[in-house]
Amino acid sequence: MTTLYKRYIPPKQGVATATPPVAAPITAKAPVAPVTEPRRKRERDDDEKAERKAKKLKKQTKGNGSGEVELVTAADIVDDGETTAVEPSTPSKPDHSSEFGHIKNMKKRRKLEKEARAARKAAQKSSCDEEVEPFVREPGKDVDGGTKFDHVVVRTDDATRVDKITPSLIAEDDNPAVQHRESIVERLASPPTKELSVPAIAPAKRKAALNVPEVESGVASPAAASDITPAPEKPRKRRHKLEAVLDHPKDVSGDLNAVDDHDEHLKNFGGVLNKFHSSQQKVQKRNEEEPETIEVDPVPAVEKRDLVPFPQPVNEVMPSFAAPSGLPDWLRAPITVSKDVEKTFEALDLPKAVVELLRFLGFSSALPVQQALIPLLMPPGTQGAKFSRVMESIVPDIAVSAPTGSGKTIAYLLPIIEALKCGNASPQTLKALIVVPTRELVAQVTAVAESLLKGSDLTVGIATGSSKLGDEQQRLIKTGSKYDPAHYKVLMEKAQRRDYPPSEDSDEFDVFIEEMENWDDRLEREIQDAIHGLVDHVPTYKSAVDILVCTPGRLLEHMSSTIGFSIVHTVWLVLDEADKLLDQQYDGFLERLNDELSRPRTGSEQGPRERFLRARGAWDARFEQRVRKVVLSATMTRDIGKLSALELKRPQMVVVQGAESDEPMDDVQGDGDYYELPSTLTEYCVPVGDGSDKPLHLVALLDSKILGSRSKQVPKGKGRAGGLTVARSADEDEGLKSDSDSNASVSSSDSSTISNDISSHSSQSSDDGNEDDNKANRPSPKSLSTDTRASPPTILIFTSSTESAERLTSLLQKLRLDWAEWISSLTKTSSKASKRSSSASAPFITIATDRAGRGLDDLQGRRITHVIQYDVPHSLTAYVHRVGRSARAGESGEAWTLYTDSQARWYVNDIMRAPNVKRRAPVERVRVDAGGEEMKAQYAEALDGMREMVFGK
Ligand SMILES: Nc1ncnc2c1ncn2[C@@H]1O[C@H](COP(=O)(O)OP(=O)(O)OP(=O)(O)O)[C@@H](O)[C@H]1O
Repeated sequence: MTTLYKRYIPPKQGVATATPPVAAPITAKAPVAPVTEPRRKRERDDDEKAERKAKKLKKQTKGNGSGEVELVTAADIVDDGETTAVEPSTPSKPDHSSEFGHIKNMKKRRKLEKEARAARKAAQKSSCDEEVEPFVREPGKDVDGGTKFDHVVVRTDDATRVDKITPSLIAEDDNPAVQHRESIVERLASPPTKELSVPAIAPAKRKAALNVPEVESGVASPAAASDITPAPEKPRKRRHKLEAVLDHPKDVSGDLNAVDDHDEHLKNFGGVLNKFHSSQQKVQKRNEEEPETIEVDPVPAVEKRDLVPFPQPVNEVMPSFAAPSGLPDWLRAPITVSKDVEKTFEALDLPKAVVELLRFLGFSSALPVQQALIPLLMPPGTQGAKFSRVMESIVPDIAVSAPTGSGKTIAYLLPIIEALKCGNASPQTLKALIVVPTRELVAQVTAVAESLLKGSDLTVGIATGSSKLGDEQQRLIKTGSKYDPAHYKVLMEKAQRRDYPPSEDSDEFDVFIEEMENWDDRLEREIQDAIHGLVDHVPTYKSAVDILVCTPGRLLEHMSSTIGFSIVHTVWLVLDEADKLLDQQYDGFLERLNDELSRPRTGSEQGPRERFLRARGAWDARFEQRVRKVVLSATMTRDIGKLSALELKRPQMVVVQGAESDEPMDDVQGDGDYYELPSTLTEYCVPVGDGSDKPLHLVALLDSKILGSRSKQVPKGKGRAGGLTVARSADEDEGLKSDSDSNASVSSSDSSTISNDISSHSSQSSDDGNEDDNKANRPSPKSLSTDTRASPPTILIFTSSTESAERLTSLLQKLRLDWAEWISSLTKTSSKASKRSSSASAPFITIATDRAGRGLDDLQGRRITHVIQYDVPHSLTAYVHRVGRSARAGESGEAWTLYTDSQARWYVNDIMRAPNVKRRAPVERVRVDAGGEEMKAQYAEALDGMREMVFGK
């Protein structure tokens, strides 16, 4: 006989693979056991016999009581007739008060009692149900001719449900064998579970799908079960009698007890069976209407491939990409201009008159920055312009980075002047604004602009802090008058209220207070002009200049207090030395400027054409001439954070790269700002020990290296500053310490070299074996000296402060009386370098501060041949601009820097070997002797004299 429900029999430990899976047949009670499955009996001990007896007794008693429902007690559950795996009971004291008191094993007894209580409870619950007829159905056969189920459990407690349990569900149970008995009791006591109606799937398939090995699940396939004879000695689990009901075949015959039991079951569970049948019919009907489908994940079609190797990527050499710098395109890919390219102004296709003018000024060929910038800035559509007329509204703002002395001033002034000449900007308005950081530069740029404006009616003005504001206002603003009685009346009323304020109680007092709060210099000026003008006439104010060159501070002053000063018509804005203007010290300047340039014009600020068109509603944004910005510097920052303050539109960067360089620009390291020094510049540095004798080192340097034979004869008894010692490259030094050490030895041992003869020094330098091959090509001090001495030396000495400059001027004049007439100072307090030079051929020495560091092109019309940094610069950019006062526009120049021991490390690392500075040749270190005791005594004497000057005797 094949059972529908296979009980789980755990495999023997450690022999799972050796022992084939055995489907243990589950039989009903012994009397109705199938022939094919001989019942196995075992000897019962006394306890069990007693238990059975008690159970029977109880059953009879209960059955008689209810008459309808057979009470299933825990005793039934532990009914014998099957082999059992119950653990051996331990002897315990019998409790005769309990119905299971005869069971010695306390644990077992309590369990039985518990089960009995549960069974009793279940029986009480179902007592109201109709009489249940037991039924027996043939396992494996269709319940109602429809779906075939592996196992059917008929509940006897409520007799309303039939659960169909498939092997899969059984397989999902973690340990069915262990919990089997408890589950029976639970089912009896628990509410009906959801009815399952999943069509049976072949157990073998299911197991494969669930990947549950048969051995472990203990559920054998029907086929397997039929083949395998159960081993009689296998331990069996005790079954519930209800299971026997289900497993009992209908056609069992031959065993009278079994038949009786069968009848009894039919009698007890007939109602349940009927309900089950009706339920199955319903399910079948529903399935016929809506055939249930099991959604199975589609198995992906297997792609058949030939056994060919997978295609491999071609091993190509990838192009190398520059690391993204994070800069915008216009900064990362600027327009680069090589210094090698030479072009005349004619080649730039400039108007003939312009070329003639430039030639007249002495400029025939355009410098590289001029070649690049002039076409970009020329008015679109005009001769020599890069952009056509139709591109007028999209022409870019320009940022320029070009070395010092590369000719940037003409590069921007020339096209601006050309644009203003042919432009249609309102007359008597300020059209171009050029902002530079110092008043010296204002004067210099103005001079260049005036030279380029020759023959034009355009005018240029200046605004610096060097003159009085009122005077400047007079020069910048042209005052007129017009008949306007209404406005005249308003002005007079205001003047009257100011001079004769209304009483505090009157209504006019509030108006008066408000007026006084808004009273400013411009209104005062207007009222004064109205009072002093014709009756019923009001003053008018127009710009007296077309181009204004100014410093930022004075510009702001005019914007806030000069009546008639307006930049709303400005179409060009140039910021020369832009990086300096972006500095913190000019904080707020650019914001004010940008706000003013972009604000809409008031009615009085509009020109007649604009007013006319606006009145007719025909004014178009296209008519607005926007400001075009040009920003320039030799040390132009690439810091986009700073540059954004300029509010450039469609910006384009122009970078001039020097030629004649040993190393290409690409070799300059760093992703940040980088600078280039003029290729005609030669740099030297002079260590001055602890700096206590620095003035003497300066005198020695000037005397022996720069002035040379021009240095006058020292009066008898006066010492002369030291001489030149061995010159060698700073890069040859091992370190700063050794450098200091060597300084002393060289200075002391080299007294024989003290000489004013440059030629003897030069020969000494060239004889120096330390010069390596790499430096063979660079100009030796001799050749440079020859170049720079072709014209009288014009020397610019930088100090750190105005006091330092003044002090040094006095000291030098005292130390070298023969130089006194050559020496002047250029500081904040001295408006211009004092003229001391007696003749054009005499040397010229100017002691200045950093205010001369930017833009200064000459000293009183003389090109600067030597720059001496008496005090080291405060930054690399300051150094670049200082040394750039020399070696301009292709001329040769020298830059000397004195540094003390304490400044040596910073100077060497940040200046001399700065990775982001491109220089033609390394800085050369030159030692000068500060002089002997005699010179030092003279120095002490000069200091005493200066002390007396300051503090008195
Ligand atoms: N085309 C030219 N040919 C020869 N010399 C020129 C030419 N253009 C300008 N120069 C001269 O070059 C010198 C430097 O010019 P400029 O002052 O414009 O330099 P810069 O680039 O503004 O320098 P810096 O950055 O130091 O201000 C000036 O003396 C000027 O006269």
